[in-house]
Amino acid sequence: MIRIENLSKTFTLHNQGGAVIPVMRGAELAVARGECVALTGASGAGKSTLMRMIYGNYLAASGHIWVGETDVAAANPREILQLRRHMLGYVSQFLRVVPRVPTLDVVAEPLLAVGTPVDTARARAEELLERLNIPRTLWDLSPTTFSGGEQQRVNIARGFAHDFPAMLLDEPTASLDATNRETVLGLIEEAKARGSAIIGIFHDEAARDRVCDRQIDVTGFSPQVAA
Ligand SMILES: Nc1ncnc2c1ncn2[C@@H]1O[C@H](COP(=O)(O)OP(=O)(O)OP(=O)(O)O)[C@@H](O)[C@H]1O
Repeated sequence: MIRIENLSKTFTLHNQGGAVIPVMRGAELAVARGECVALTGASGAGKSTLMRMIYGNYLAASGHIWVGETDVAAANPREILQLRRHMLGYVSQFLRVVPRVPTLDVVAEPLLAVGTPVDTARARAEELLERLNIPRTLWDLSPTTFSGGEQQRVNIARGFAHDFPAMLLDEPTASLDATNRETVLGLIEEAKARGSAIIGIFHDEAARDRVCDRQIDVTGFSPQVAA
């Protein structure tokens, strides 16, 4: 479902005399349906950079990033938006709050965007908010004023609302209490069982060992190692 072929990345530092920094060379990775792969490697090894490239936030210098039938490395912005709507989910640690939109609508929105009937979308959003212990009294309020932990859980609910065939998870269990962490691990296992191909960054080793089938150390993709 996700296939990375001979992928390279350089950063050009325009504010530092146009210095060109190679950060990745010849990266190869394949993730099948129903499989979860953890990206590992020391801080600065390139885990976040690789995730941002797969999501289409960072341009590749060369190579291919196949998500289903789309090569993200060659896709235009419209194709990337389509891919994000239907195929590729991303759960970051932080909610980008849309002002004045009630929590229930924030969570239901990815389902409405793919044409799910309103009642079905709202029912799924309610189920997720309940499982993630967001009190019912908050559902009609915008999450703007929620605590950090509440916002993180709303973000997770939104990220798991639609059954994406491929998902990127950036520290999905970071700073959650034991009960909510357990719920999130359950959501990841359910997504795998539905056939989602998942790539994640997990500093929580126990969580990584439980839900991931393999680990890939991105240090192996650094230009020094690949050269
Ligand atoms: N926008 C950018 N411009 C220039 N260099 C960048 C940029 N983003 C990342 N880098 C560099 O790319 C390398 C990889 O960074 P990245 O954030 O991907 O590492 P990481 O493995 O995710 O680290 P951490 O575990 O600390 O989050 C680092 O040397 C970093 O300085």
